[in-house]
Amino acid sequence: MSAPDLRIFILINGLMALLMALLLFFQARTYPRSIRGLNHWAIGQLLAFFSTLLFGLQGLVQTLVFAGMGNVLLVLSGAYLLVGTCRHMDVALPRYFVPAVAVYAAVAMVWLIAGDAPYLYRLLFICGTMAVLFAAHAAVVGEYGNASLACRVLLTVSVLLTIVMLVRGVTAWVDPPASSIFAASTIQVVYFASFSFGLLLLSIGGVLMATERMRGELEYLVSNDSLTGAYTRRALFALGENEAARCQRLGTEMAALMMDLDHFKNINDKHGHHVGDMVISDFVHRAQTLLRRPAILGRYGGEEFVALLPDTTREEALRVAERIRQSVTTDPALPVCQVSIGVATFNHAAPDTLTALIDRADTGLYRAKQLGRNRVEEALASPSTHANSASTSTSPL
Ligand SMILES: Nc1nc2c(ncn2[C@@H]2O[C@H](COP(=O)(O)OP(=O)(O)OP(=O)(O)O)[C@@H](O)[C@H]2O)c(=O)[nH]1
Repeated sequence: MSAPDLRIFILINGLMALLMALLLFFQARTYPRSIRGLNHWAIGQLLAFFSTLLFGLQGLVQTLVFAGMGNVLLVLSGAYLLVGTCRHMDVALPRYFVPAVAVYAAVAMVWLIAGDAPYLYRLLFICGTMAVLFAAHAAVVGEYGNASLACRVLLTVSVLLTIVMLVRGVTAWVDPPASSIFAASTIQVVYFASFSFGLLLLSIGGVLMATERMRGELEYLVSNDSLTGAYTRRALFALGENEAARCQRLGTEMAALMMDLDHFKNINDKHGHHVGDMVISDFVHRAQTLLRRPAILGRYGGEEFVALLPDTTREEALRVAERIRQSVTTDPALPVCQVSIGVATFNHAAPDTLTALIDRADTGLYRAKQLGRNRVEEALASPSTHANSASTSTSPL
């Protein structure tokens, strides 16, 4: 069987790198700016493509051009892929990282080629340098990545590429290769195949990671209120139904707090809508810090919020509500805004629904407003009207 033509093989892999670069550039243009790293991954693939073009010119141009520039571009492609991953994961790299890598690779190449060093030394240089870059890549993904499929792909491929480079370096040292990168030997074919395939998989991992991040951001936008970060009404009910079913199954208690900022219209009128927005955000932030997992805080209406407290007794719920009522803003730039809270707990005596629970908390809130605001009022557990709702109240101190 004749040995495969490595020149064609390398050029085909270069074309695949070009296609990946175009895909990544396209993603970078269409995805939100918050999804970072795509441009750097694309540049990494583009540089890999140009390096294959230069390698393909062996025999047609001087060694300094095809081997020197080709290898420098290859090292830079590894550096850009690492920068892309660091940017995507918000890991800081020195600003001079890429220029430093470029200078290092260029000096090494000029030195090796001007000194007429054999191909073995260029190969050892590339294997060593790329092994370090891929190992750094694996370290970043391992340290800062999550358990998603994309991160696992990226980590596995980075580790495998590090191993490929190290193995190729060691085998080249033990059994020095012929003078040309295109002199086909089994080990050289395996090395090219795994390196090119690995580089491609790295970018696929990047694409997957960006897509996962995009999905996460969309999910957040759908389920979280943009002003406060609290759950939207839809998400509140979806999550709440699950917790309610779990509590009903286990026979544990569950409470709902319906909270409404007092005289909020006056704050808007007096200080402006922008300050009103900040007051709402500040309130949610304070409430979040007073709630413990697995509590669910959602925005029910304009300045009306619901907190669902699974596995929480009536007494605990009243205590939490009172702490929220008593907490005041720590921001001196914001006007003080008080809150009225209605509290209700699950009625285990009769089948209850989440909607019924929230309705009863609303009844408590109605009463709190009626009784002068800035207070916590509890609704009775039975399906109620405003008239029969209150059993306990906590007045302002
Ligand atoms: N700044 C700001 N204002 C909002 C937002 N959502 C609702 N509001 C305002 O909140 C105010 C609610 O007014 P009302 O329903 O009369 O209630 P209130 O003034 O708080 O009076 P009580 O609830 O009876 O104590 C309205 O003026 C809404 O425009 C928001 O996201 N930002």
